[in-house]
Amino acid sequence: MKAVSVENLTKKFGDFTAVDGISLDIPEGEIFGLLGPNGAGKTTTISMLATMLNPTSGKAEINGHDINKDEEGVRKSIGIVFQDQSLDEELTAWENMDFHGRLYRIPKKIRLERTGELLDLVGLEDRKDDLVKTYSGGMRRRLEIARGLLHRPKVLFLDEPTLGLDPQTRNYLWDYIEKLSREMKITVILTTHYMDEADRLCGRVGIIDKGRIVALDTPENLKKRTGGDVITVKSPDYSCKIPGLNESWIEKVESSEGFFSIALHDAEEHMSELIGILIKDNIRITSVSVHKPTLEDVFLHYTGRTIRDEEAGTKDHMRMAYKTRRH
Ligand SMILES: Nc1ncnc2c1ncn2[C@@H]1O[C@H](COP(=O)(O)OP(=O)(O)OP(=O)(O)O)[C@@H](O)[C@H]1O
Repeated sequence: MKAVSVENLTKKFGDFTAVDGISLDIPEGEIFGLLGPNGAGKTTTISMLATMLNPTSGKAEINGHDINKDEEGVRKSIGIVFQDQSLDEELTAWENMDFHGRLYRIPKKIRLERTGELLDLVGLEDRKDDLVKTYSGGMRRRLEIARGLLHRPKVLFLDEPTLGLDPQTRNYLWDYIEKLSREMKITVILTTHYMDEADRLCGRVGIIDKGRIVALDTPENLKKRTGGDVITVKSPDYSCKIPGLNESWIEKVESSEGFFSIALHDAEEHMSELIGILIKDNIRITSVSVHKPTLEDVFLHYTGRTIRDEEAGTKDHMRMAYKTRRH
């Protein structure tokens, strides 16, 4: 069954089109990643799907509920963890969960049961009675996710779930997100600036640029489609011709100051044959390295830009500074 179905979804702000006719289907239980440069339209798309923003045109259904006609149905079906924290720092984790459960009018017995289960799922059971202000950034994020799941949503929106967290905490969070998609069959839609995050977590990714989806597939297929592997051979003989490099599996050979770059598919499979050819043609080898295409390469291919860590870093910094000022 489709958890999310989007048809020609469009949002204009005055003359400016922020989201430009997006269509996509997401099956139940998938972790779907929405990637795109700053201002590409990710947050606007999610906000429309979460009924926080009215579309200018187009349709979408979440868990069978139409976002234009059945806001209530949609809201009951979704959990949202957005970038800005909304936890009450002066309450404990348990109290934050309980408050949220009351808002959703979840009966007491079920509320208590689920709160225990979810705090356990995100590894906060033993800290449940501590005030949130004593929590680390990663613990807060985990609590926000647990809280977003309290009313058993079918679809969970995670807007940059690991923004500003250290690598180890990001890894923990990825494990939790995978666990809840696997164990609770929740469909997750996440936006991220971190390509490794999308690669590790997402069944499929949609790359969005200037309000349009420019590529949509599994990370594996996107990488395959973008280009093959590149073997770089460092050699003092880089200016020599290599007559043996005319095999059909070799796509391109280039040489520049100090090394050869050999583009091909399935580098590992052909590595020993390739080295054999180089040796036979008397090419001295200083070192060999293999570059497999990454989602970063895919992103560059489709958007003409890189999502550099600095970019995410600057954003982290700005958001963190903003948050600090607000409290
Ligand atoms: N309320 C608004 N009024 C006018 N323009 C808006 C409004 N909200 C968003 N935009 C514009 O729409 C475009 C898409 O913004 P959106 O926040 O969806 O991008 P994003 O992909 O989430 O970017 P980021 O990664 O920086 O969060 C941007 O050019 C933004 O300036």
